[in-house]
Amino acid sequence: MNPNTVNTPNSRSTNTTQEAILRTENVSVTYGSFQALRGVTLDILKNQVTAFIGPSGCGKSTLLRCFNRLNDLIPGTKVGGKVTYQGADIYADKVDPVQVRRRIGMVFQKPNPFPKSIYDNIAFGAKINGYKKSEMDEIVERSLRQAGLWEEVKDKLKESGLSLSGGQQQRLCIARTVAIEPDVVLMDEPASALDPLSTRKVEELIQELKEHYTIIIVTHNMQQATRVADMTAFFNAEAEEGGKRFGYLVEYDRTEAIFNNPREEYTRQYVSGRFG
Ligand SMILES: Nc1ncnc2c1ncn2[C@@H]1O[C@H](COP(=O)(O)OP(=O)(O)OP(=O)(O)O)[C@@H](O)[C@H]1O
Repeated sequence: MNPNTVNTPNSRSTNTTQEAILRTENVSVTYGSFQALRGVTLDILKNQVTAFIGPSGCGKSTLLRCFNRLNDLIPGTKVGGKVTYQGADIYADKVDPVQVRRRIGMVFQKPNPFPKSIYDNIAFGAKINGYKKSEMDEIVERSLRQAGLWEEVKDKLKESGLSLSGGQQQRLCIARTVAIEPDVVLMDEPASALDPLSTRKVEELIQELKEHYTIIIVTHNMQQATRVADMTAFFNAEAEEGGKRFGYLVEYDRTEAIFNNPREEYTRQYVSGRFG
C-alpha cells in the first residue's frame, strides 16, 4: 500500500505528502450493550488538523477517546478493531495507557485548569512526566508561548489558573497539554464554551500548533472546520432494527472536498445545514 495515500474505504484516494501517525481499522465501540460506533477505518495524517463533524450522538467524542484510551476509564466500554499509533497497536496487552496519553494529549470542551497557580498548572504534569525542576522555568515559558498566553500572564505566574478568563483558561489547558511535548493533541469542542474573540484565538493557535503537533478536533461548528482543518471526517448515526442507533463514518477527505464537492448525499445535506 502507498503510505502517502489516505487509507479508508470511505474516502477518495487522496494523494498527500503526509504520513499517517494514527490509524483505525474497523473500530467499533460499545458502552455495555449499546453500540455507539461501528466499523471506522481512517488514517490521521501527521502534522495536519483533522476535524470530526456530524450530528449529535454519532460517536465523534467516542472515537476521539479511542486514540488515547480514555474510553478505558468508562466502565463497561469495549473497543473492537485496531488503533495504531506509529504502527504500534495501542490496545496491545503490554501497552501502558498512561504512556499512550503521554504521547497523545487531550484538551476538553470546558476549560479545566487545576486549582493551582498558572505556573504550577504547567509544572505539575511536567514533573510527573519526569522533567527536571531545573528545566521548569523554561518549560513553563515555552508552553505558554506556544499557547499564545505568555504575554498575558508572564507577570502573574503565581496567580491561580482559575483567575483567568474562560478563553485564557482554555489556552492554559492547551499549554499544559503541550508542556510534555506530545505528538498528537486531541481537542473535544475546545472553543464551544468560549466567546467569539477567544474562539478566534484558539483557532489561530491550532494553525500554529500544527507545525509541531498532529491535531484532531471535534467540532459542531462547520465554519470552524473549514477554517482550521486540512482533513474532515463526517460521521452520522444510523438507526438499526429496534430503533437503536449507531455512529459510523460516512466520508473522509480533504476539508475542501467535504464542503464543496462531497461524494455522499448525507454529507452534502449536512454541510449545507439541511439536517443535524
Ligand atoms: N459513557 C457513556 N455511556 C453510555 N453511552 C454513552 C457514553 N458516552 C457516549 N455514549 C453514547 O454514545 C453515543 C455517541 O456519543 P458521543 O458523545 O461519542 O457522540 P458525539 O457525536 O460526540 O455527540 P455530541 O456531538 O453530542 O457531543 C451517544 O448515543 C451517547 O449517548
